[in-house]
Amino acid sequence: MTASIVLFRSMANELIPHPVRGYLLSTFRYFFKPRSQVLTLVVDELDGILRNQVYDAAETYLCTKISPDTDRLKVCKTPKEKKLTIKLEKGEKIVDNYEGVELRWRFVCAEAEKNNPHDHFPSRSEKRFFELGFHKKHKDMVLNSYLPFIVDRAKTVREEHRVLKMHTLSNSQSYGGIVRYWEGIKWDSINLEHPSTFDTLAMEPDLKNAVIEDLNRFVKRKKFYKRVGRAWKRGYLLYGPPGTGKSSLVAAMANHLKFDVYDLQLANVMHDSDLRKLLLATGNRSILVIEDIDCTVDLPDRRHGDGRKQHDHHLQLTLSGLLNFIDGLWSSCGDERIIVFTTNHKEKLDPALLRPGRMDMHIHMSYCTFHGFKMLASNYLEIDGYHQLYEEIEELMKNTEATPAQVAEELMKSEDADIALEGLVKLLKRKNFEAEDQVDEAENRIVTQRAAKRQKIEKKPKRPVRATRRKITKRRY
Ligand SMILES: Nc1ncnc2c1ncn2[C@@H]1O[C@H](COP(=O)(O)OP(=O)(O)OP(=O)(O)O)[C@@H](O)[C@H]1O
Ligand SMILES: [Mg+2]
Repeated sequence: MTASIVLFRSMANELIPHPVRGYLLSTFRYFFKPRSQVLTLVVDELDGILRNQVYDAAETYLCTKISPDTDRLKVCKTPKEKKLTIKLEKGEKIVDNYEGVELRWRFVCAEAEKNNPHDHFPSRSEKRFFELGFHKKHKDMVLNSYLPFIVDRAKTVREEHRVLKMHTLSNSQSYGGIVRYWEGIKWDSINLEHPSTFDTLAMEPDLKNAVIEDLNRFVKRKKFYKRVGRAWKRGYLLYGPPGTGKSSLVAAMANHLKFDVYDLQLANVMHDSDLRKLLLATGNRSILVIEDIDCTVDLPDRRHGDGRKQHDHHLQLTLSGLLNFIDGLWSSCGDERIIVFTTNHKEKLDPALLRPGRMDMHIHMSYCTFHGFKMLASNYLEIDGYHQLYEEIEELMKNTEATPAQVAEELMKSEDADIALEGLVKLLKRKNFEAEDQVDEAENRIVTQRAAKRQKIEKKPKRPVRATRRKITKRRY
């Protein structure tokens, strides 16, 4: 029998052509192989020339699922990143559980096929992909629910690890041989590491909650803005005396939303055309800040703008140009934009800026209240409950205008709560006296002015001529 099989095999090898043999064998195997219950999805790194979003999401997501059984991991960090990035090493496996279903991931690095005409990265020598294995009956759940969940989750993780950027204006030049080209004004970025958050900001709790709710509602309402045909942007006007936390609030907003900040110093921008270019170069999910709008630059407003423009050819920046551009084209070119104007003098602002609908929320940053002080004390001195000086401070604060910046400065002077709070009491008392002195002075001034007026009137010679004239006129009547 063995001899017959060997003879039959060699005859078959001789007589049946190679491709036909392969086909027969695979059909034979197909019918007799035990049926596998496992479906494997292959998630390639690239989709044509574009990156595969599912691959990137899986890479980020799986880093959060590393189990103690994992043997090998890759670690990297670029200078601008705050944290280490952990990635899977070749061949590593991870088991995930989603809604009670077991999902087996494997990271594969295979050698790329050489001379592949469809390969757009010929220098890349390896092909990377994930294999996701699970029971066939869960195919729909994985495609419709699990993979979209991973894409969403990865987005959130990336947002958490994102390094915020602060963009400021710079004049750029480039060299072409010996010649220097003027490229104009453009954005330069550095990492935004402002530690201010809503937790550290001393503000009235109602106002603070209103701002946080407004921001949260804004980022959630993409569909709403689309439905009502409005650009997805929101404007805030922060006003109040210096040192009341306007810039800190902007930083807190950026940290809360994980938005980049663009600090637009209008004094450095000369023309409307430059301004347009700069605004169009801002990214999505960002806050555009224009600080001290009342005094950064003497913007010719609508009332006398055109007249000034004719005289001064250098200054071709107008407030109406800025506002129209922000309301119109700029906001239609991007998503999730926030614009913040800050000012110390709301009353000096151009009415165009204050008209309803232009700035969605006007936020008044006021002097430090007792509530604000308690917050600063708990942050700076870690006083959580009560302190014997609180009553005195509360009383003093009712009549004193101290900014949170001044209070914070006092609280920083000593680590000892008693010493720091005594310093604050002194400051508040001093301010109180100064205020009283000022009131007294003002009152004195008024009294002396009145007295002087009275004296003047008394000293004035009587005017008989006029009197007679009046008499005469009277008589005439
Ligand atoms: N409301 C606040 N809560 C906590 N800290 C504050 C607050 N206001 C001011 N500070 C402290 O004072 C410093 C200065 O505040 P900030 O620069 O935010 O004031 P500002 O209102 O922007 O002033 P300006 O009008 O001069 O620009 C901040 O670094 C912060 O430490
Ligand atoms: Mg400021």
